[in-house]
Amino acid sequence: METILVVNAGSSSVKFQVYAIEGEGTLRRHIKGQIDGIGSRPRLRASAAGGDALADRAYPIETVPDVPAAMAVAGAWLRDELRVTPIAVGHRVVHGGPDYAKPVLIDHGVVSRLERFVSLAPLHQPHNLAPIRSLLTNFPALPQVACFDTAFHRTHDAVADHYAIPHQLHAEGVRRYGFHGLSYEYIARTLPSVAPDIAKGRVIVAHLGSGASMCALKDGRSVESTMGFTALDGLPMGTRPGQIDPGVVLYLISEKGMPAAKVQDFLYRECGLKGLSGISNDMRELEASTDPHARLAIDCFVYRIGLNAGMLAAALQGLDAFVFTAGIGENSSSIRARVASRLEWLGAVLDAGENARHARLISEAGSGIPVYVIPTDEELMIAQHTLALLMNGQSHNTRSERVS
Ligand SMILES: Nc1ncnc2c1ncn2[C@@H]1O[C@H](COP(=O)(O)OP(=O)(O)O)[C@@H](O)[C@H]1O
Ligand SMILES: CC(=O)OP(=O)(O)O
Ligand SMILES: [Mg+2]
Repeated sequence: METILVVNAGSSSVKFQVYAIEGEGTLRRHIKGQIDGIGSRPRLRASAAGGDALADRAYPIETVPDVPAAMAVAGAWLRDELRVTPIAVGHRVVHGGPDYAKPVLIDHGVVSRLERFVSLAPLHQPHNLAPIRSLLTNFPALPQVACFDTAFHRTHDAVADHYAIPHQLHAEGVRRYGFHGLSYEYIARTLPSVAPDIAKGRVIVAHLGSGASMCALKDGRSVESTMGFTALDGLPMGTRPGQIDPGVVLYLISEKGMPAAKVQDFLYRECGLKGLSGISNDMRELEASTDPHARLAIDCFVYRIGLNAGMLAAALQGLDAFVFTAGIGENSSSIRARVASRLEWLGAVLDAGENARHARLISEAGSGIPVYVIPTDEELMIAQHTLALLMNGQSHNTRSERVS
């Protein structure tokens, strides 16, 4: 059986899937797994295509302290226990910069170009590139494909892409890229079957995971995102502050004497839910806590999602539907209920029962706009792009894929 391995290193998780390539270039999911809870309670879970569990192992935080350690555990499990020997590997690469508007076959030149963006995505890019480099060295003939979080947002108008700074910096690449694009691409491709009447309309998608952002979709294309030049902007996240007055950064430098590396570490690793709560970056732990700081962290998260929904509704000049996705958006009915109550002015009214059972459509029949929960599948997008590049030397998705 010929397979494609897909690797998706996020800020609190390493997700992977193995797809069998069937006749006429269709894909069938073979294995799906992840190590999540990195930084809190690391746990490897994986299942076979039919849903049978293949692994469920908890690790002490000292054994899997970070993303590279999780990557090593997942790699060893796939290689040594499952004997996975793919004919190609597709990778999520968070930052594609100004040059990459679509997935690309990887060679040494591509890797060097992507290394320039390590400082713009320090929680992700090094961990996205490390396995690519290692495979290039050890298996130089193995095709590898890089799929970018930034690519889906390249349809933004110039006004959405520009910061109000001198043009030279924009020309150099200082732009509002937006991230989580593979997730939004999956939602955009799924909407026509889930909700054909609104798929061409104005939709806000809230990707609420360890990293969190929101995207304004119009006719299935990204027109605006809450993230920008880096994945620091927008919503508060597990360990990132989201939107922050640049004056705070200047204060850290001039008044607290922080060198650039310390500021970077602070903004990427010490803020967000973790900084606000002083307890954890993991929403599950905050929801289980009675500490007032945990409550404040959740309050700020919900409040900012509401504010950003207003901004994106303005970008879209109205709203036809709202979609929740990613770890928190798919699993926390209480966060969804609290966010939805901040969207009432936009017409959203949840059905409490449907929300509690994580239904696909969670709004009431009489709601002014439908509200959906759509589990994302960044790995499927990566597998499709990888297969398309393998077969045609270019990435497109007109082929009908069958995925179980
Ligand atoms: N049942 C749940 N209830 C609340 N939050 C959850 C639940 N399951 C997962 N999460 C949260 O989802 C987040 C991780 O989401 P995920 O999309 O996997 O992140 P990433 O890909 O950025 O690592 C964590 O904050 C985790 O606590
Ligand atoms: C870009 C980003 O924040 O990704 P993740 O949510 O997977 O950490
Ligand atoms: Mg993620």
